Amino acid sequence: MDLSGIAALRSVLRIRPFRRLWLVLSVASFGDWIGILATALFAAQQVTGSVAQGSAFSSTIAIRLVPALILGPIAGVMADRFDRRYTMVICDILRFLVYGSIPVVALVSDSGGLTVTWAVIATFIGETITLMWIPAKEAAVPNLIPKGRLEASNQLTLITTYGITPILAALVLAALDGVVRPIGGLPPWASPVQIALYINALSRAATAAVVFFGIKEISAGRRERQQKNAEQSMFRQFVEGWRYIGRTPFVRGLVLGIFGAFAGAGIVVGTARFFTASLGAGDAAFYLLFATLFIGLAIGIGLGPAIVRELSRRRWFGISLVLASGAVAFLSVAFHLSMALFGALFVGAGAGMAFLAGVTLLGGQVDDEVRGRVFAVVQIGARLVLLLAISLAGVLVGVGSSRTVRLGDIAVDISSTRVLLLVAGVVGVWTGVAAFRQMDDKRGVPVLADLLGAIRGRPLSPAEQFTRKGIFVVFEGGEGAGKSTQVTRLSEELLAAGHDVVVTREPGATDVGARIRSLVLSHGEEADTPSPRAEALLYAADRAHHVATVVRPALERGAVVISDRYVDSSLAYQGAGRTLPVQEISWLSSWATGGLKPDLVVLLDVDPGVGLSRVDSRGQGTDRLESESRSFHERVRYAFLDLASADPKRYLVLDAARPADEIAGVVAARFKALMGVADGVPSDPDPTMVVRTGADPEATMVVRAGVNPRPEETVVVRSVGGPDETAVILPAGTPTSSPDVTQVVASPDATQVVAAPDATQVVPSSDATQVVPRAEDEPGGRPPGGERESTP
Ligand SMILES: Nc1ncnc2c1ncn2[C@@H]1O[C@H](COP(=O)(O)OP(=O)(O)O)[C@@H](O)[C@H]1O
Ligand SMILES: Cc1cn([C@H]2C[C@H](O)[C@@H](COP(=O)(O)OP(=O)(O)O)O2)c(=O)[nH]c1=O
Repeated sequence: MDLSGIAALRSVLRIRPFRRLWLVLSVASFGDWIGILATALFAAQQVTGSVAQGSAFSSTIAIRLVPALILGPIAGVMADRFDRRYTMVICDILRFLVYGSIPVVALVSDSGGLTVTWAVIATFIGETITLMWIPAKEAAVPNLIPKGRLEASNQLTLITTYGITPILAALVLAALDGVVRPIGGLPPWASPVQIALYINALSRAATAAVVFFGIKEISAGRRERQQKNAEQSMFRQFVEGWRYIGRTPFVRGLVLGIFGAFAGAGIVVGTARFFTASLGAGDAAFYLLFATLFIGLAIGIGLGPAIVRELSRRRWFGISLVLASGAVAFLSVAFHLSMALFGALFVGAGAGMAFLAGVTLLGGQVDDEVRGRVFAVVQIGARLVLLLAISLAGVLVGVGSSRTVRLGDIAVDISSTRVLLLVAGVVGVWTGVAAFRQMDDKRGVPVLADLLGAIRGRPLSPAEQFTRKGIFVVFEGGEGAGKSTQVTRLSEELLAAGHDVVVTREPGATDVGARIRSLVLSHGEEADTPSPRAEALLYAADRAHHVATVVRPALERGAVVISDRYVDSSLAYQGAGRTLPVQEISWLSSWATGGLKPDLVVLLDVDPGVGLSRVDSRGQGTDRLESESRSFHERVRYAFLDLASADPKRYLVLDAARPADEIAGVVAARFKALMGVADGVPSDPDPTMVVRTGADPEATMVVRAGVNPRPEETVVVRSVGGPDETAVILPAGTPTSSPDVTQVVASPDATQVVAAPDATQVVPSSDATQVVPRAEDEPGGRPPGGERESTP
C-alpha cells in the first residue's frame, strides 16, 4: 500500500465512532474465528473414530450456512426497522450466552454425543443471531463516516476480518495449545479449546458493552427511518426490499455481480483439489494455490484503490469481476502449476477488488432506509450461491471423466474440472459485463482508455449531459489547406437552404479567445512566447470557453455549428508537432470540452509545402506556428491522418489540392447524408481510391467509402503491377469476394497512397508516407509513377 493509502486508513481511524466500531469488529471477528476453529476442534474431540470426527467437524461448519437461508430474510427488515444499536447489543448479549453455554454444557454432561449435539445447536442459534447483527452493523457504518472515506473504512474492516484476525486466532489457539497443554493435570475447564470458547463468548460481551456505551451515534437517524418503516408491515417491508433491488438498475447490477463472483469462487473452491490433482501436483500445491489466492485477495483489497485511483467505482467493480472471471477461465487451460498460481493470483486480486468496490458502493449509494435489507439479501444470497456452487462443483467433478490430450510434448488433462472452470469463467465474464452495463456511470467513455487514464492519475470525465439537437461539423487540416474557404462555402450553402448556421473557429471565436489567440500566435520576444505546455493549456482554455459559450448553446438550440479547427488541431499541433504526449493532450481537450465530439470532421489533407505557399501568397505574413519547421508541419499532417484512420466513420478525408468547388461538392453531399437527406445530390456513386505501390508490388490499402449507401463496407484495393504501376480501383461496396480483391488487410509496406477524385475517406496504413493526388492518374494527367513534389 502506498503512503496515500495508509494516510487514508489513518484518517478514517481518526473518526471516533468508527474507530470504536472497528475495534468492536476486530474483537468480534477474532472471537468468530477462534470460535469457528475451536468449536470444530472441540466437536471433533468429543467423539472418537475418524469418520465421526470428520462429520462432527464439518457439521458444525455446515450448520453455519443453514440459518442464513431460513431466518436471513427477516434480518434485513429488522435492521431497517429497529434501532441498529440496540439490535447489535441484544444480539451480542444473546451470543455471549449461547456461545458461553457450549463449554459449560461440556463440563456438566458426561455424554460426548450430547455435548456435540449442543455444540451444533448452539452454533446454529449463534449463527442465526449473527445474521441479525451483520446487516445492522453494515447498514450503520455508512452513517458514521463521510462517504469519501467509506472505501478506506471498508479496506480496514476487510483486512482486519479476513487477514489479521483469522491468523491471530489460529496463532492464539496454537499458543494456548503449546502453553496450556504441556502444563498437564489441568481441570477440563482449562483445556485450550475450552479457553478458546470462553474467549469467543467473552468477545461478545465486550462488543455489546462498547456498542451500547461507546457508539451511541449508531442510533442516529433511527427516528425518521422508523417512522417511515413503521407504516408498513414487516412482510410489506420485506417485499419492498426486493422491489427496490429489482427496479434500481445499479443495485440490480451490483447484486448480480456479487452473486456471480461468489458462484465463481464456489466453483474454484469446489474444484480446487481435483484441479491440483489434474496438474499432477500434490497436497502442497493445493495449499500453495489457496495461499496465492489469498495473497491476491489481499493485494486487491490493500492496493486496488491506490492503483486505480479515481476510476469510477462502478466501473471498477465490473472490470474487477471480468478480471477475476477471466483468470478463472485462464485456470481452466493452465497446464503447469506456475500458470495456475499466476491465474489464482488474479482470481484473488479481481475478487478482492470487486468485493471492496461492491461493499463500498452498497454502503455509499443505497439509501439508509433500505440498506439493511439490501445487505441482508446480498449476504444471504452470497452464502447460498457459494454453498450451491461448492457442492454442485464437487458433484459435477466427481461425475465427469477425464482424458489426456497431448500437445507436442505437453500432456493436458481435459477433465470435467477444467470444463467447469471454463464455464464458470465465461459465465463470470458475462456477469461482469452485464453488471457493468447496468451500473455504468460513464456511458460513452471508452473503458480501456478510462482505466489506463485512471491508473496514470487522469481518468476520463464522462461527457457532459445536454440535449443536442444541432449538428456539429469541424474542418481540420494544416496551414493553407483551405479550411476557411470550405467553411464559408458550406455555411453559405446551408444558409441558402434555410438552416440555422453558426460559423466559428478556434482559437479566438470569443472575446476571451481573441485575447488568448494573440497570446499564442503573435511573434514576440523569445521570453514572451508560451512554453509548449502553456501553449497547450491556452488552446484548451480557449476551447473550454468556446464550447461553453458558443458551441453548446448553439447545438442545444438546434443550429448547425461549423468550426474552423477543434480538438484535433491540439492533438496534431501540440501533440505531434510539439511532441507533447498525445494522450495527455487528449485528456486535457476532453476535459475542456466536457466530452463534446463533432458529428463530422472534414480533414483537408494537404502537403505542408503546398499549404504554406498558399498562405505566403495571401501576403499577410506568418504567425508563430506557420513559421515552424517543415518537419513540424509534416508531423502535424500525419497526426491528422492517423486520427482520421482511427475513427473513419466520423471523418471525411479530402485531398486539399483538388479544386475548391469539387471539395465543396463532396462536403455538401456528405453533410446531406449526415442529415439523413435521401433526395438532393445523389451520394457519390463510386467513391474510390488508388494505392500506388512502393517497393512492394503486393502493397495494399484499406479504403472506406464516405458518402456511400453502406458506409460500413470496406473496400480493399490491391496493387496488380510492378512497383511503378498504379493499382486497381474498386468501388466501395465491392464484395470482398470479388476476384480483384485478394487481401483484406492494409500492407505495412504500402508507401504511397493516391486518392482518386471520388475517394472520400482514406485510411492510410500505418507506414504509408505520402498521399498523392489522383490527378496523375487521370486522363491527361501526369503519367503514373511521376511523383508530385510540391506545388499544385
Ligand atoms: N482547393 C483550393 N485550391 C487552391 N487554392 C485554394 C483552395 N482552397 C483555398 N485556396 C486558397 O488557399 C489560401 C488559404 O486558404 P484558406 O481557406 O484561408 O486556408 P486555411 O483556412 O486552411 O488556412 C487562400 O488564398 C485560398 O484562396
Ligand atoms: C485550435 C488550435 C490551433 N492551433 C494553431 C494552428 C494554427 O497554426 C493556429 C491558428 O489557426 P488558424 O486560425 O486556422 O490560422 P490560419 O487561418 O492562419 O490557418 O493555431 C494549435 O496549435 N492548436 C490548436 O488547438
